[in-house]
Amino acid sequence: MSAAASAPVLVHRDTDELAGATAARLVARLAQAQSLRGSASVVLTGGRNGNALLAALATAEGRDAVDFSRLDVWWGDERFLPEGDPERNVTQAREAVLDALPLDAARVHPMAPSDGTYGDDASAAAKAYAAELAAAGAEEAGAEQARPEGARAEEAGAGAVPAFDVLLLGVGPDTHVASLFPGHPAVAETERHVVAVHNAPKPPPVRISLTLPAIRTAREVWLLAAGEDKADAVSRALSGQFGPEEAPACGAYGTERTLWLLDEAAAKLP
Ligand SMILES: O=C1O[C@H](COP(=O)(O)O)[C@@H](O)[C@H](O)[C@H]1O
Repeated sequence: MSAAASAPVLVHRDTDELAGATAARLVARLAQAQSLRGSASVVLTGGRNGNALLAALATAEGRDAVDFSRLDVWWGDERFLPEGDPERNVTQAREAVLDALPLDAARVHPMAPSDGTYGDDASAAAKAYAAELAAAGAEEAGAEQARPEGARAEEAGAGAVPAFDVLLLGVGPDTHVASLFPGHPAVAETERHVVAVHNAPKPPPVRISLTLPAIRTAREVWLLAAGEDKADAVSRALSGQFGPEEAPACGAYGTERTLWLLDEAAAKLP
């Protein structure tokens, strides 16, 4: 059975309770990470459950326990659309809560839009995000200081993804996570940390996504699903009968902890 399929499952009464409890859990986890390491990092997900969680974070009790100026914010995937498009995950996250938080803008790392520096070249945008992650990973590992002058980052062992404290993933009705869809080449990627996704079955067709190897560098991976339309996906992913290529959620797990956070409707199938 995969690590994701054998992870603890916490069931909340409904979507609101799931969002509220997860926001409180996130605050506690990030505050703890900051007390241990000085800063914290979170990888956001788009979709209904991710946005409900962010909206709940706006009013979460104890929210001020987190020093938001020492929080790195990354995204697990993005819909490759123009800047400010209402369907972009970053636009929705900003509206839900980010614009109201005292974040350090330099620590907020959205994926590029389709009308930005890389134009409509989603592969170039994915590479750029991988490079941004690699730079942060190198900094975290202290590799930047150790690197001999003139040496390329990769030669100094840099290039790793940072060890995110919490990586959030909304689980789609087809078991997709981030923009890794069942049967798509991106879900089988073993080398790259970020890829362009073309012909996605859910609109928009072009997306950018972290890959499973990048997701698995996170200390904690939290899989979120609420609503009846997610029950089948949850049941498939937790059955232990499918691999990540058929049920991508099965391939998502953290180095320290993996949690399934559900509501009763999503948890209802055996
Ligand atoms: O398109 C996306 O969908 C998934 C799942 O969203 P949901 O609305 O079914 O909960 C989400 O995790 C992903 O970030 C997003 O781009």
